[in-house]
Amino acid sequence: MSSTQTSCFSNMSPPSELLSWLNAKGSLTAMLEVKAGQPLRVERSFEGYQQLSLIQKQQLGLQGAALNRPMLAWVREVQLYGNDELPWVDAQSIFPLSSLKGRARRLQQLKGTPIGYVLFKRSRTLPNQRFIQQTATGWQRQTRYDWYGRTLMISETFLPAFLSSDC
Ligand SMILES: C=C(O[C@@H]1C=C(C(=O)O)C=C[C@H]1O)C(=O)O
Repeated sequence: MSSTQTSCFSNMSPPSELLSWLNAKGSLTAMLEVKAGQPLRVERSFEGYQQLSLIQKQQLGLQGAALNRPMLAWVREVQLYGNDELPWVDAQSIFPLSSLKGRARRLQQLKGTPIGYVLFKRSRTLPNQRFIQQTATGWQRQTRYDWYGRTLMISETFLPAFLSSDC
């Protein structure tokens, strides 16, 4: 599967040490585990159904009348820990219900398993569109993935502990 990726930035530039992380094509989980030298620890702060906001629907690529219709999705919010007592990444994943068919249903039963283990199991990269911006808690990448025809949106914010980790 050829991987196409487009990245665009807000009007600031990220620190150079973050660029390769913000632009990484493959699994962030895999990269974080190499950096940590151990499996990633995933702490869930929320997991369940949510009505999407207009902005979330736009981020998923919806247009026209679809933007005015209510849309329910499965949302997962986690903190990712490398080898620190503080989390390295805050992540939110949005799965429209239409994307949770077939083998994608397992994305609702992950518990502490990183999504990356499932998402990148069969291919090292996935077609995606990415937007990078600075937020109050850190530099964030928002990636809309095409996972075998299913659309899902994953936002990852790199927290201060990630930048200060020396490994
Ligand atoms: C999407 C990936 O999975 C990572 C794991 C996540 C989770 O378990 O909720 C969320 C975001 C990612 O940083 C990845 O490895 O690229």
